[in-house]
Amino acid sequence: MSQHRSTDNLSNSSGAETKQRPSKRSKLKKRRRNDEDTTAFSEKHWGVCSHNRLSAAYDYNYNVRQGNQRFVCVRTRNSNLVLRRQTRLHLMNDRLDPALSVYKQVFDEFYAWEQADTRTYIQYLAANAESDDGEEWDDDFFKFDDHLPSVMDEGDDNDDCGFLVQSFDPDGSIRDRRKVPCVEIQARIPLEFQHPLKYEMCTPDSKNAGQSTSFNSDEVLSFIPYADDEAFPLEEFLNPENLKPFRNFAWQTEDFKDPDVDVIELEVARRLHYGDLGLPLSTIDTLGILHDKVGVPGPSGLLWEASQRDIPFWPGSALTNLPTLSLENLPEKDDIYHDINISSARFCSHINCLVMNCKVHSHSNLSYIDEVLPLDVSKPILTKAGFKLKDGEPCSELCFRSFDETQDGIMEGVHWHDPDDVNFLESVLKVDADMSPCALAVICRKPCLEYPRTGKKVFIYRTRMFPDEKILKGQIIEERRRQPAALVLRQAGNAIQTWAKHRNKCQNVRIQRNQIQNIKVQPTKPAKYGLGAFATRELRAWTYIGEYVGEMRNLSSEESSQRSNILNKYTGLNYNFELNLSLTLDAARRGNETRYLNHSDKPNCEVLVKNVNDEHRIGIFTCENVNKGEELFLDYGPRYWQQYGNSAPELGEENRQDEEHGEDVSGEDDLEYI
Ligand SMILES: C[S@@+](CC[C@H](N)C(=O)[O-])C[C@H]1O[C@@H](n2cnc3c(N)ncnc32)[C@H](O)[C@@H]1O
Repeated sequence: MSQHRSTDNLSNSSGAETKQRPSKRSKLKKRRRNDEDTTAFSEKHWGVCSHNRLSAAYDYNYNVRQGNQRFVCVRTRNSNLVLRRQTRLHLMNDRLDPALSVYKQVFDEFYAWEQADTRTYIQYLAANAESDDGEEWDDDFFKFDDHLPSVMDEGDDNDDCGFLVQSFDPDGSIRDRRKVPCVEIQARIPLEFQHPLKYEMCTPDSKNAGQSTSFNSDEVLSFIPYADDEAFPLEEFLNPENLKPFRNFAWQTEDFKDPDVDVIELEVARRLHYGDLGLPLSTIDTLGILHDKVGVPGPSGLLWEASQRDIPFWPGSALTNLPTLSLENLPEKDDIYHDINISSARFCSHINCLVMNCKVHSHSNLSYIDEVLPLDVSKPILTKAGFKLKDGEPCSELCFRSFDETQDGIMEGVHWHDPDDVNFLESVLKVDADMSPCALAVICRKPCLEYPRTGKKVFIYRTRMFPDEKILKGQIIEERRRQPAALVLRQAGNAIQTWAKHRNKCQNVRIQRNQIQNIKVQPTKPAKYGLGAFATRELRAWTYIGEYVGEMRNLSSEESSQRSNILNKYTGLNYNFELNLSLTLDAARRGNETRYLNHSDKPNCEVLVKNVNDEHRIGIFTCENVNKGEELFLDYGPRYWQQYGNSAPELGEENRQDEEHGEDVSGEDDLEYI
């Protein structure tokens, strides 16, 4: 296997002029005049720069300030990632330098390990492959040059082997241009190995998804599909007629965050905290050398991000035998308002959808979905008297409703001494400024008015925060903007319960439950067009098979359909299913077993498009009795064959006859769909 394609800047490959963020040129020029030393951006991975040397990176960060500050730049050789943090020299010089050394050490360790690890894996793969006759391969057969130069001479004529890697200054000029050789491995393919269908692969999914970011942006390309196949029409894919070419790879964009950064910085934080320096997490944050805060509680920051993904185990993270840093290292912080906004953003904003992180309604082309706005800060409308009248009689002498302002008490105890208590009360009042003091007392675990001399009375605190004069001056509650879905859903709780009670009677429930039944995927016989779906038992007419799911694409999006058609033509497989006038479901990259139903003009299955909770979804049903082992077919319709440039269908009655009596599909040769 050898790599032939060059991965230089995409706009170069498309012939367009290369340019990156040409703004702030004049400032940069001025700075460059002073900038004698450019070694900070040399081939080394690491550089610590004074602010003069920051010029080349300046354009990446608009918050850069000068003066009594210094900037730290970390640049990886493999991407354009530039991290830098500003720090006040006079405040933390004594801690900054040792902390930076730790960062440098971890950084170097990580990349040394990563390269060695990748190399070992490649060797391992080759070494474990067997030759045709079952013998271990000759060592000579596997060519792997351990002593390849890390950078090839640019004048080297051997264009076929290697990548051209360019990095750019912010004004678009080329800063660095070099060839990096590729590693060539020869591997034999065992004779019995059957080449899979052309790059047949599909991510299993049980529900529709908004289109992945793979090809849906005219700006950015996540990866080059079929990059190792010269037969793939790459130029056409990158620059389809009448469409804009991609500008960049996803990892060349400014907001791309290299996933290695979290891994490195987690280890840096661990060593800074538990190592010799013993820095508290909050101090690490003030040093400003990490990309993300490490000491912030709540669902954000480095530790939280790390808890949401698998962090690879690498030797550096086990070297020092220090305890592991985790979310448990963080102080708890109660902020109800913040928590609601964070979790609401994860709820689908579609009122009928109860799915967290829903992929369907986040589809940007669905115009009926609004952006999820943060909860409005609640405005008070109740005066002190309004409170007292609101919920009936005083419960006791010490009830806030008995409270008389003319007597003692009002002036005392308004100040709470614990700032956490105050913050928490305030965050609750941001959600509901007119919450009854009884409820506040329960939530905040403070008395509403009882124990007058303890000074922790939520009623008094609230009325101090929002004095009557403010409310009487006409602080009228504004019409709420859109509420976060979580709240709307709670309010809609009754409706949901009613729905739940009747759900067994609902016609759409089988689609909602999303079960795939009674089919098995295996090669068709004769194997004319790849895989097909076969009945695993006898099925009566109108048995539900499953829901056809895939990525939703807007039919009017010329961009993505044109690119998608190029891929379909190349693979010879087309998984588009038109859902309605505006959307198509494409199961090419994600889907379930139903994507394998082939076409026949005498089909034994039919589709019913159902409106399920305000969405069109495709249910597949048998339309006649089907024998066990019989292949299941749909009629794709004439538009399918005309529209997507497919060749004419090959299958008609003929193949159905072959399967008429069915056969056992439980044999060992069956392909399981995973
Ligand atoms: C939805 S896929 C069906 C599953 C496909 N056989 C597989 O292995 O993934 C549709 C593709 O299958 C092939 N196909 C299905 N029915 C066919 C037929 N009757 N004649 C020719 N090709 C067919 C075509 O390549 C078509 O683009």
